[in-house]
Amino acid sequence: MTSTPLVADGDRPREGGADRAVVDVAVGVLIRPDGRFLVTSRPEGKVYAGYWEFPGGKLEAGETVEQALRRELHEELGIAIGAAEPWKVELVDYPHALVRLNFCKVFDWTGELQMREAQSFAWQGLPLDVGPVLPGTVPVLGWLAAERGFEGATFSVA
Ligand SMILES: Nc1nc2c([nH]c(=O)n2[C@H]2C[C@H](O)[C@@H](COP(=O)(O)OP(=O)(O)OP(=O)(O)O)O2)c(=O)[nH]1
Repeated sequence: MTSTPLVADGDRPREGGADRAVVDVAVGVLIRPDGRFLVTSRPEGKVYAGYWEFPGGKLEAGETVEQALRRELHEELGIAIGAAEPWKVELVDYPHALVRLNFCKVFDWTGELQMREAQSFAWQGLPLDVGPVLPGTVPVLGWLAAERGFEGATFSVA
């Protein structure tokens, strides 16, 4: 893709455009006891359809990140999560939106995974063996790599 994710300079207007509101997104990094983590593919009809990401979605009015994550993972995957541990926040300036990704780690959930939006899922280690990866998702792989002392490419298809 030609879009370059970047850390936006505050809420500055984009070239030729009006001010863009920041869209908050809650994203869950579900980690199993064996260390593998869950990635899902974006459903048809959404921007970046078919790209792999961590599950989550936009906050609705009045929601906290944790509330939104609990709702989204129930809606999309049919699971009930326990505590969501705030981890990293990343601002990404896409052509379609300026998004603030609020990544949380989740170690506890109940229920069997159901792909309620006909997405695909994969439990992955590093490097990923699925792709392409959403631009705003790539840094997460680097953070996981740093925590795990993993060196080398974290994915093969961007
Ligand atoms: N869920 C998720 N979204 C991500 C990741 N990385 C990344 O750049 N994004 C971006 C893509 C989208 O611009 C935005 C999430 O919006 P979305 O369209 O998936 O949210 P949603 O499920 O609430 O969508 P909708 O109901 O409006 O269709 O965040 C990621 O790892 N996970």
